[in-house]
Amino acid sequence: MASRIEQPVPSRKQVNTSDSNEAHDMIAGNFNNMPLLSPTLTPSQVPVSETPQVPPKVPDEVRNALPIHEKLPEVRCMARARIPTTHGPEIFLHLYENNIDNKEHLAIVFGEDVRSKSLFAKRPNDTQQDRMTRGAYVGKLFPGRVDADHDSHSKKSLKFDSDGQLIREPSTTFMNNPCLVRIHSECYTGETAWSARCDCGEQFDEAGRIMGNAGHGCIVYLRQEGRGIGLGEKLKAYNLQDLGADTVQANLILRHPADGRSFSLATAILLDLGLAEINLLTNNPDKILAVEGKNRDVKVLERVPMIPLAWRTDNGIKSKEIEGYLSTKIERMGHLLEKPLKI
Ligand SMILES: Nc1nc2c(ncn2[C@@H]2O[C@H](COP(=O)(O)OP(=O)(O)OP(=O)(O)O)[C@@H](O)[C@H]2O)c(=O)[nH]1
Repeated sequence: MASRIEQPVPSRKQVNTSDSNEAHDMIAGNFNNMPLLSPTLTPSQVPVSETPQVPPKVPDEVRNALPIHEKLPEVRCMARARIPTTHGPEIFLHLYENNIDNKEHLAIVFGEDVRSKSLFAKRPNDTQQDRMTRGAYVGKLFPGRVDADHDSHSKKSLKFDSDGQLIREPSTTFMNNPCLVRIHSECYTGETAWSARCDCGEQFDEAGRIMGNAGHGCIVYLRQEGRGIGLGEKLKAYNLQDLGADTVQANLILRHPADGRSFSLATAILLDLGLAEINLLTNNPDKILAVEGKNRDVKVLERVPMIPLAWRTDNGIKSKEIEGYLSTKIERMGHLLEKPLKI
């Protein structure tokens, strides 16, 4: 992997738009001289005990545009493996490394014929065994298989150019449709700790269900917990929410942007997988712009709305907290969702 790219240290103005700056300053005083590493790593320098019990009013429009980088990060798929799932469809889990952070970002791929350029490219001294072990094989593995590039059971073969780069065959899986994609940010509380404060777990399951039914799709799973602020800060934000703040206010009180995420890694991962035209499952308009990037390297042809289950079925999450969470997404973050009159 290439050496890590030096990240420019953003100025405070670059990181937070003026609206959220004003909100910070209103709440926490003037912090213009505070060193800032990155939106996601900004430590809270205001102890929670010093924040007001009742959150002060912050401007209604506090959306900070998600960063769109000039240059995409470098990504490399390190390993891929088939996973049979408890829900039925098999998935191929791809693990990525990159040159901007040390996190293990993932791509969960439905369908066997989506291939990572970086994983499948021939490497110096690569053996067929090496290729099978890291997951750069066609078809399916079975005991006794010796050739990664040819599957004697399915009769599928891989082709390479003279530089050892994979030649992609037109996909049969998508049947001429763009691939269904969800770009999902990690939510330990919603996906693992059964939280009814947000719909992250439900959205993740729903994306898997839709892709399983369609027979194709890709969930890019980014390790940017709590909209980029990390789990510890998110737990503090929860306490502030219990004290009366909404999700945006809580982030601002903790001196984080309303949304500290970046989607350039998702763009780079999608390109590595050859998914340049996608139908994106999201309600978040900023995410569409961010994943398309400056040069529209990835094109979102269609947006597939993610309507909360409780709004359209008898199932789904029902809690006072989730109502507030979804209202804030609609009213403060511009999400493309229309609340039903009666839930
Ligand atoms: N700071 C903070 N983050 C939260 C809270 N609840 C959920 N999250 C995080 O919000 C993120 C959810 O992002 P996504 O569901 O991928 O995307 P989205 O921007 O909500 O848009 P959709 O694509 O429409 O779902 C995850 O990183 C969660 O950890 C909260 O109360 N505070």
